[in-house]
Amino acid sequence: MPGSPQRPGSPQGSTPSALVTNGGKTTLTNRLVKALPNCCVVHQDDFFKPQDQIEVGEDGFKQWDVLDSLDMEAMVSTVRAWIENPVKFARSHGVNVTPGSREPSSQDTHILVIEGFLLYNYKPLIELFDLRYYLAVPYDECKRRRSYTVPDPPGLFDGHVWPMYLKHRKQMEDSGVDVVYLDGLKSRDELYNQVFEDIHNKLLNCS
Ligand SMILES: Nc1ncnc2c1ncn2[C@@H]1O[C@H](COP(=O)(O)OP(=O)(O)O)[C@@H](O)[C@H]1O
Ligand SMILES: O=C(O)c1ccc[n+]([C@@H]2O[C@H](COP(=O)([O-])O)[C@@H](O)[C@H]2O)c1
Repeated sequence: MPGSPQRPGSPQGSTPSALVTNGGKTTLTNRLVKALPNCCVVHQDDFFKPQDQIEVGEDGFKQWDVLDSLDMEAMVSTVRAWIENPVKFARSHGVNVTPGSREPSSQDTHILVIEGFLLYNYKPLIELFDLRYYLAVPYDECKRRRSYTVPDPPGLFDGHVWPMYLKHRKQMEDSGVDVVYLDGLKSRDELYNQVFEDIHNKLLNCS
């Protein structure tokens, strides 16, 4: 399994979970964040630009599934704020650090889970990860699972969402970025156990 280990000498590890829309990223992330020590989370969905700044393509669809629809600079700044001071970041995001009476220390292991559908196509972000996971489900399952409170306009999935997913996946693979592929057809428990164990082995056992 590729993925880069914790940076030598660093008390921290950052760990994304990813990637196809409705693949189970949020479900997996929520479980990891509850289980891992000193763990914060950044959701890429929080960095979508406002509706009126999203371009309409030649295909007539709002172009949500491209990097331009996201404020990636703000996202990277948020991740950098965590890297600079994970204890401060955790406190300002309401995360309990080092349960017990001991004062939190910068030498404790801190983990940031970064969750999103377009994490590995933006170089300034890619470089910040210690471990990279890529959660994928096949076309039929993805289409079946995709349901939002405001439903997609007719044709959006086939006309924009899935083609952009394939395009970005190819771009990522061509760029040679190391990811651990996760089979999103596995059960929620299987996925959680696989990733939790991997993080434990790579980030926690070696600290
Ligand atoms: N391993 C799984 N097996 C089957 N369904 C799942 C699994 N993980 C998540 N789901 C369901 O798929 C849908 C999308 O999950 P979600 O975690 O919101 O995906 P994402 O954050 O990738 O868009 C939800 O209805 C969720 O309950
Ligand atoms: O339709 C919208 O208003 C809208 C606004 C923001 C995001 N989205 C969708 O959100 C998807 C990414 O989020 P996720 O959690 O499903 O991976 C992406 O496929 C977009 O099409 C859709």
